[in-house]
Formats: sequence, C-alpha cells, structure tokens
Amino acid sequence: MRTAYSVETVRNAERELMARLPEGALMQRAAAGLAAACAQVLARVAGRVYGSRVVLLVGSGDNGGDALYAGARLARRGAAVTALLLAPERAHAGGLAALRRAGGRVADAGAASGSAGESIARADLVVDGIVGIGGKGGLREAAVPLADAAARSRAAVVAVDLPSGVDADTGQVRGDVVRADLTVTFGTHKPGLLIDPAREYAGAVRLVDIGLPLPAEAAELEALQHADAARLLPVPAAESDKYRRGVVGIAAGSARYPGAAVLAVAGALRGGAGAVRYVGPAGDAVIARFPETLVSDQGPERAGRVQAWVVGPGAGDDAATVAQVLAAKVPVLIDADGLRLADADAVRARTAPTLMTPHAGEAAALLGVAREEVEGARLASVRELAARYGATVLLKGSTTLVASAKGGPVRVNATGTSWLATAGSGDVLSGLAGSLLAAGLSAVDAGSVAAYLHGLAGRFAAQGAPAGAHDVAASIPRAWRDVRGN
Ligand SMILES: NC(=O)C1=CN([C@@H]2O[C@H](COP(=O)(O)OP(=O)(O)OC[C@H]3O[C@@H](n4cnc5c(N)ncnc54)[C@H](O)[C@@H]3O)[C@@H](O)[C@H]2O)[C@@H](O)CC1
Ligand SMILES: [K+]
Repeated sequence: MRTAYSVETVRNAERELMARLPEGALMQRAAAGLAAACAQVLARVAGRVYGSRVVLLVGSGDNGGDALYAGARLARRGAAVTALLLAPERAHAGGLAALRRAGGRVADAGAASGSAGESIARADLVVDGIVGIGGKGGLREAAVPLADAAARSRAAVVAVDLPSGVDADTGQVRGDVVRADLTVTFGTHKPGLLIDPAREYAGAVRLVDIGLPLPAEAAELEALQHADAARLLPVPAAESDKYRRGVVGIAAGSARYPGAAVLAVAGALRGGAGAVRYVGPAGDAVIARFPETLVSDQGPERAGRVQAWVVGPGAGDDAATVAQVLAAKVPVLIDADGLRLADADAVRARTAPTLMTPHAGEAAALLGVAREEVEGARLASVRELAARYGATVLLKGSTTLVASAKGGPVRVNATGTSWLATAGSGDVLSGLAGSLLAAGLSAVDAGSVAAYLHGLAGRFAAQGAPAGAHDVAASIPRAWRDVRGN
C-alpha cells in the first residue's frame, strides 16, 4: 500500500526523529537522495553530470536548503551549478556555504531577473526548491517569473518535495505553480502528490526514505498497489457455487438509455460475482448481448435472491425502483441518475453498506456547490459527502477517491487514464464494483478495487488510442490477470 501523510503528521515525525539525530542529518539524507535523482536525470538529458548546467531555484526555507546541499553534491561531481535566490538574506546559510565551497555560483533572482531567465533557458536541469510543505497559497509574485522561465526552458525540472505552490494537504492549485517532470519527495508521499489537480504538476514521483516514524493509522491517503488489489480480489474456492460467489442485481437502464444497462451488466459479469441478475426495461438488449444474465421484468423486490444491488445507471426518472433498492437489506451501489433520485434520509437510514459513485458534477449537485469547487477540492468534497450521507463515497476522476463515512484514510486510485473519460465508462465501473460487493468485499474495498481494475482495463483497452466503454469492460479480465500476476 502506498500512503500519504498530512503536513502536520510529517512535522511531528520530523521533530521526533530530529531529537535523536545530529543536527542537519535529516536534511543531508534528503539532499543525498535528491542529488542522486538529479544525477540520473542529468545522465538522461545531458549524457553525464560533469559539465552539465544546473540551476537551483532557492526559496527562503528548508526546501531551498535541500536544493542547495544537493546542488553542492552535483557541483562536486563537475556540474556548473547556479543558485538563484528569491530572498538572499533568508536563504539557508549552511546550504549556501556548502554550495560556495563546492564551486557553485550564487545570484539574486530578483536583481538579475534578465540573466536569471537566461540561465534557466540554457540549463539542462532546473531544481525547484522555492517552497515545500511550508508553502501557503499559490506561488508568490516574485517566484512566478522563475516558474514561467522553467516551463519555457528545455531543461528537465525536478521539484524538491513538492512542485512549488501546490497545496500539500489537499492537492489544490491556486494560481501559478511549478510544473515538474520529476518530484523527489521525502519521508512519505504528501496528499497533493496523489490527488488532482496538483498531482498533474508533480510529474513522476520518487520517494526518498529518510526514516520518518509514521504510524500507519495516521495516514491521510492510501493507494492500492498490485499486491493489495490481488489480496482483495475474490477468488472462487472448490466448494463455491453461484450463491457463495455472490449474485449481483443490476437495476439500470430505461427505454431511453438501454445501453447503460448493457454496460453495467458487462462490468458486473467481470467482477467476480457468481451470477448477474438484471431488472428493468432493457432486458432484451441485455440478453441479446449477454445470454448468461438472469433477466426479470418484475421490480427489485420480486427479482429473487441478490447479495448486492447496483441502481441508477441510465435509470431516467424511475424513483420507485431506486426507493425499492434502498429498502433492501443488502449492500447497494448508487450511481448516475440514482444519485439524483435517492432520498437522502433513506440512504442515511440504511444499515447494510451503501456505496455512492458520483463524478464531480454529480457530487457538486449533491453538495449544492459548483462543479469547479469539487474539482478544486476533491479530498474535502468526498469526505463531506461520505459524512453527509453516512455512506461510502467514490468520487470519480482521473484520480478517483473513496472515502468511508467512518473516516480513516481515503483511498486514492492512480491507475486511471484520461482515455477513461468516455460515455458509459462509469456504467461499467458501477457493475464491476457492485459485483465485488456481492462477492463480499466491504464498500471501501469494492470501490477501490473496482477503480483499480477499471483504470488498468482502460489502459489496456486504450493503449494510447480512443476506446469505447465496452472495450474497457472487455479488458477487465486482462486487468485481473495482470493484478494476479498470471
Ligand atoms: N519536514 C521534514 O521532515 C523534512 C523537511 N525537509 C525540507 O524542508 C521543507 C520544509 O521546510 P520549511 O518548513 O522551511 O518550509 P518551506 O521551505 O517549504 O517554505 C517556507 C518558506 O517559504 C516561504 N513561502 C511560503 N509560502 C510561499 C509561497 N506560496 N511562495 C513562495 N514562498 C513561500 C515562507 O516565507 C518560508 O520562508 C520540506 O518541504 C523539505 O523540502 C527536508 O530537509 C528533510 C526533512
Ligand atoms: K519545491
């Protein structure tokens, strides 16, 4: 499991560790890891470290200190290193002395703004040490021209700890921020490195272990990795029958949107449940495509045994079906139209698990705010929805988040791809997650494993070209095999 911790938790762990270590030891660990990563980048972009051109953007805190010490290490290996100081009188004194001793140049970024731009334009590597976890708000005005010059330059940009200006705890981006090709982060991932929109600015992320003592239960975010997903996937045993494997009921589709039913069933058939039962007006379309589906034109109450329901994709205005499903004593996934039609009190009154799967627009409607507000503050939004509805909430997006009403770490999914932003892709996800619920996974596990498989399936289906939702569904078995390592 990959984890991310809040700035406050990182600061506490840092204090605890610093008390046991000689002064400056922690920064040296960080700088050594940063310098090693920079040397690898230089080998790629300039062929070698010796003779390469490195520019350090140095702010007034320890983030700048890391950059200066790493710069000193690169200068000792023969790189021509120039530090551009945003606040010369407050730059890290020890770091500055180390860089000077190693033969690096130091300039005032403000006084030499023209030549600062030129050195950035000519650099092979720009190291962004403007601000790290001590940052507040977007980049300050004086730093913006440096970030712009780095963006225009052909240099590779390596961010120290975080791309400067992004909000470490929330992933929010206000105003200008640095765009990095690589972020070298220390001790732990920060939430902003895993959540959009900030994640996009981080580029590839490399974690340098500096020995921070971080308690597992204090994590803000968890991201499943292959091994975690493999452990959670339901695998039938010799004595399994379809009921033990779980029957998932799909109440979806309408005369107007029969395709949503077909796609939700397509996802459900690949989710590990032993059988898929469909109720609704699109039975003919479902059977024509998937003859293994158990189809009923009675309502959910009379559909027969079901261990988890999916309700809502393409449901139109059928509030009665949504209400019937919510009254069932088994886990329920509510998606799409179902989110609009579900009575909030009925959701809160449920005792079996409930998983709601809005995209940003649907989440905004449920919260009564603008869509941009949800997109800018995804972590806060998913937690707020989970608390309001007393349900597990999966907020879709290029980094999908899954929050439990009970609190605890929010799961973030990183397998997604922007190719998945295609009509019907959400219907496939809801069927897949519903199937995992029926197979016995908790709502958080079902949601996060479904998002993981769905993202991988999207990658396999797309491979750099547009793919339809049915292609994504058809690629789910390949995603399972990939996760299970066979
Ligand atoms: N906490 C830890 O465990 C460790 C921290 N280290 C480094 O130390 C950093 C934190 O250092 P600091 O606490 O000194 O804080 P930072 O260096 O992140 O930022 C603080 C400074 O930046 C300025 N600043 C704040 N917001 C700004 C903005 N929007 N634009 C421009 N400047 C802004 C402030 O005036 C302040 O002087 C980490 O990100 C990491 O790079 C590492 O050396 C190793 C260990
Ligand atoms: K930084």
